[in-house]
Order: sequence, then structure tokens, then C-alpha cells
Amino acid sequence: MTATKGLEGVVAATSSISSIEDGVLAYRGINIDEMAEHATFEETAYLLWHGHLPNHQELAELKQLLSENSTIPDVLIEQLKLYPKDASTMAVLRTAVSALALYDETANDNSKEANQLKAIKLQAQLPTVIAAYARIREGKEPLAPLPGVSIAHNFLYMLTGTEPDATSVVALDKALVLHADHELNASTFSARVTIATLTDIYSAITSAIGTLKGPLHGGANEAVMDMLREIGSLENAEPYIQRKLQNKEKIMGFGHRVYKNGDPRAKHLQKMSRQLGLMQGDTTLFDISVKVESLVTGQKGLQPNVDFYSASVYTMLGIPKDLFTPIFAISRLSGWTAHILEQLDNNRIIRPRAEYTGQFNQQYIPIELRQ
Ligand SMILES: CC(=O)SCCNC(=O)CCNC(=O)[C@H](O)C(C)(C)COP(=O)(O)OP(=O)(O)OC[C@H]1O[C@@H](n2cnc3c(N)ncnc32)[C@H](O)[C@@H]1OP(=O)(O)O
Ligand SMILES: O=C([O-])CC(=O)C(=O)O
Repeated sequence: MTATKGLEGVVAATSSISSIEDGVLAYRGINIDEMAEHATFEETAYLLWHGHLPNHQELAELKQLLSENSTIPDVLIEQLKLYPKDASTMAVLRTAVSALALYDETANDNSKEANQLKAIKLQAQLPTVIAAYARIREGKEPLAPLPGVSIAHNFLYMLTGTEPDATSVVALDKALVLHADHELNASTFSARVTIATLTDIYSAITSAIGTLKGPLHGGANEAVMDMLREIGSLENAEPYIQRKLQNKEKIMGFGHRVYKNGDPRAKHLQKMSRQLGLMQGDTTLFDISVKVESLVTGQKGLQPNVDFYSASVYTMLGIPKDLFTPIFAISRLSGWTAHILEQLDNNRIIRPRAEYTGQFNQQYIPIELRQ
């Protein structure tokens, strides 16, 4: 038995949800470029959950269900008020999702119908939780979700208390479409491992949120923003990146386990970053990002991943840095829950082996004889 570090190249599940064969990302067979161009996030979630795009009636029903389920229990709002104001927002989200299970009497019902409804419920509630905490920590009261608007619209409204402009809604919606699913990435794998024990969906999503939080995965978008801020100006990009590369430090938002010739989502986010910069009359963040990309790609051959340009996009949408990864979680929840449902459809506990590298034939030494 020989272990493969990081399970690189190991095929650990079958799935018909999304594919990244030959560097082409597709949701249920539909190329991500088409999805980014035409689909809304609600359509994307439906596609991931059901395997086909919704017709008018199916989409209307999903939107209705999302709307009906978007409030969170008052008791959770009271809990959010008790959390430290400077807590990690991903830790808050992870804790809140775990707490939501306590107030859902269907939490342990693992029937397909109950889990499908819980997927919708979580999809509707995550934005409300994040926006509520973001307001509470600023000393403001959380806002109730608006009925009949998209998740992107509602999230921006609940965050700011004002009706978002159409450009911002479209940009956030597209970002949600682009992040929705990605084959067997670390957080999805974690969700599948957890649900495969036949525990409840809240436990699996809690695992997934904890996994997405790390800077090698979803947390990289926040680290990218730290880097762009540290660089601060176009002239500073080159010395900054040279220094990092000389010190053999990682450049966040670059590289990918599977994509070696570029992440097909990055170009869409790059385009959005440019457009938002031009519209706002300030392309500094975009310009610094492009410079960083040319330096890192030129010198290391590493390409930007989905997290790189999303940092400047979210910042230009006025979103605080520590909400970037929670936004990723809002989107990826659709993929996580699709994978959880798929895992349960044909379940077997996920239990690989480890290559043991420790000692054999050791003896128990009584404590008084130990050195
Ligand atoms: C949504 C997402 O999760 S997308 C990924 C988000 N994460 C990041 O952006 C963090 C930065 N990137 C990375 O840490 C990595 O590229 C990962 C985690 C994405 C992929 O990791 P792996 O598949 O294990 O790549 P691995 O670490 O083997 O990289 C191969 C080589 O490229 C180097 N490398 C990879 N990424 C980077 C980077 N961002 N900056 C500098 N060097 C890098 C590695 O140091 C390694 O060099 P070596 O062979 O000299 O040791
Ligand atoms: O697939 C991966 O390893 C990481 C990634 O790009 C994602 O989760 O979107």
C-alpha cells in the first residue's frame, strides 16, 4: 500500500454533477462559459440538484420555496448577537449552520424529499445568516429578506439596507454561478465523507464550511485581497512579487491541483473586474491584478484560479473582505447539497486506508520506568 500525497490523481467517487475533464468545466454537461453568459444562480442550483435546467414553472416554484424559507429563527439572531464582533465570519457561518439543525425538526430525516427541502432551506438561509451577522457586528439590526427577489439581490439588500443597483446584482449573481460546483474539490469531498456515515445534512455542510475556510481552498479569495492591499500601487507589484517568489512564498489565487493550463472561471471574473473598474472610474485594483498575473504567470507558469479576480470584483461591489469566503459558501452550498443527495442515492461509507509509517512491536513501559 502506497499513499498518494494529497490524493493527487486518485478517483474517489463517481458523480454526474460537474466535470473538469481536459480543463473544461461543465455543470451537468453544460459548459461554464454558457452558464456564465446566460444562467441565473437559481437556475444553476436547480440544474445541479435535478440534472436539468428548470422550465418556467419549476423555476417559479423554486424561487417561491427559497423566498418562503429565507428567514432564520429569532433564537439564532439572538445567538448571533452574542458572538464576538471580530469573529471569523466563516467560523460564525459554520457555527450558525450547526445551530440551525437544532431548530429544524426534520434535521435527522434522511429521506430524499426531506433532504431536498433542507437543501433549499439552507440555500435560502445562508445569505440571511451572513448578512445578519455583518449588520449585528456594526451595531445595526438585521433586516428581513425581501420576498420575490433573487438571492444575489437579497444578499446585497440585507447587507446594506438599500436596494442594490442592477449591475451589482448581475455581477454577484454571475459570481455565484461561477462558484457553484467543482467536482471533488476539498470541501465537497468533506461533505461527501461526512454524509456517507448517514449523519444529517447539517453536519455535512458544517464540515464543508470548515473545509472551505482554509486559505488553500475558498479562503484564498480573502488572502488575495490582503495581497492586493499590501501591494497598493502598480509600481509596487513587481518588487512585491519578486520578493515573494524569492522567499518561496505562495502567491494566493494562483495554481490549481487539476487545472494546469488555467481555470476556465478566471477569465469571466477578470472581465467583470475590468468592467466594474471602468464603470466606477477606478481600475487600480484591476490593473494591479493584471500586473500580478503577468508576473506570476511569466515567472512561475502559474495561472490565476477562481479566487484571484473574485477578490477585486467583490471589493468593487463594496463587500467587506471577510465576507468573500462566506459568499463562496453561499454559492457552493448548491454543489455541496447536490453531492450530498447524490452520495445518499448510492451510499457506501468512505473509508480509505493509510500507509502506516510508524514503528511496530513496541512495548508498554510503565510510567515510573519512562525517561
Ligand atoms: C477554490 C479553490 O480552492 S482554488 C485554489 C485556491 N488556493 C490558492 O489560491 C492558494 C495558492 N495555491 C496553492 O496553494 C496550490 O496551487 C493549490 C493548493 C491550489 C494546489 O496545490 P497542489 O496541487 O498541491 O500544488 P502543488 O503545491 O503541488 O504545486 C506544485 C508546485 O507549484 C508551486 N505552487 C503552487 N501554487 C503556488 C502558488 N500559488 N504560488 C507559488 N508557488 C505555487 C508549489 O510550491 C510547488 O512547487 P515545488 O514543486 O517547487 O514544490
Ligand atoms: O477544485 C478544486 O480543487 C478547488 C476549486 O477550484 C474549487 O473548489 O472551485
